[in-house]
Amino acid sequence: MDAIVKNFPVPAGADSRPTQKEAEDAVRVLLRWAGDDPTREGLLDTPARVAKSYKELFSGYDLAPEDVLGRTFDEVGGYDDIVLVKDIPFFSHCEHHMVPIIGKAHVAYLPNGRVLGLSKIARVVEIYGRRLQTQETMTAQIAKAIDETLQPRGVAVMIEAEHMCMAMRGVQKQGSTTLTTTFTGAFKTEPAEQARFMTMLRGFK
Ligand SMILES: Nc1nc2c(ncn2[C@@H]2O[C@H](COP(=O)(O)OP(=O)(O)OP(=O)(O)O)[C@@H](O)[C@H]2O)c(=O)[nH]1
Ligand SMILES: [Zn+2]
Repeated sequence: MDAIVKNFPVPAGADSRPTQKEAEDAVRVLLRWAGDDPTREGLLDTPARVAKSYKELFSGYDLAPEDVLGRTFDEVGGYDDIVLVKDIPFFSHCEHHMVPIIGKAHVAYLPNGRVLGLSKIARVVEIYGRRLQTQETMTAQIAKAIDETLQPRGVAVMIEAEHMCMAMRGVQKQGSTTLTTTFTGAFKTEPAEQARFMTMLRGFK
């Protein structure tokens, strides 16, 4: 609950999580809305499964990036060049339609004496991915979390993703990719650093 309050200063919501029973009732309503019969045998356990699945798909609301990024290492032999973790796969859900966003995140930073455990970068992507999102917000949030906790010389985040709300419904364009970037510090102020990030990203496929 602390993590929810810290990241989402929205009192209505944080304090008013429905009960499991309320969540299951809501799924039954949506099943009827879709045109099916929640009392038929095949759907009897579905509300409980959906509630359980939501716990997993939206587990990012219960986690705080600061907790994950707290552990850093400073014995790196003077290494101060780009650290890039690319092709971090993620699934998120768009906040407009609650259908999947499927993509990859590429995250780089320029250390300032301290480095992060590499897995922690992927964990931050997970935390923000497992919330309702827009791609722009998620990109900015990952960059901000690393920038504020690690205070590196710069952070670069690129996300490439396909939005199922554009593929399965609505405009129905399958296979289009949306790219978003956020740069901080030297990646923002020095075009050469930004260019190096792009080269590392695209150069070794
Ligand atoms: N900027 C941005 N837009 C998104 C993202 N995910 C979904 N969208 C868009 O959110 C918009 C919502 O538009 P609305 O007109 O309010 O909703 P809609 O009638 O369902 O729109 P259509 O998808 O065009 O049918 C759509 O254009 C989606 O493509 C995202 O991550 N970032
Ligand atoms: Zn959408």
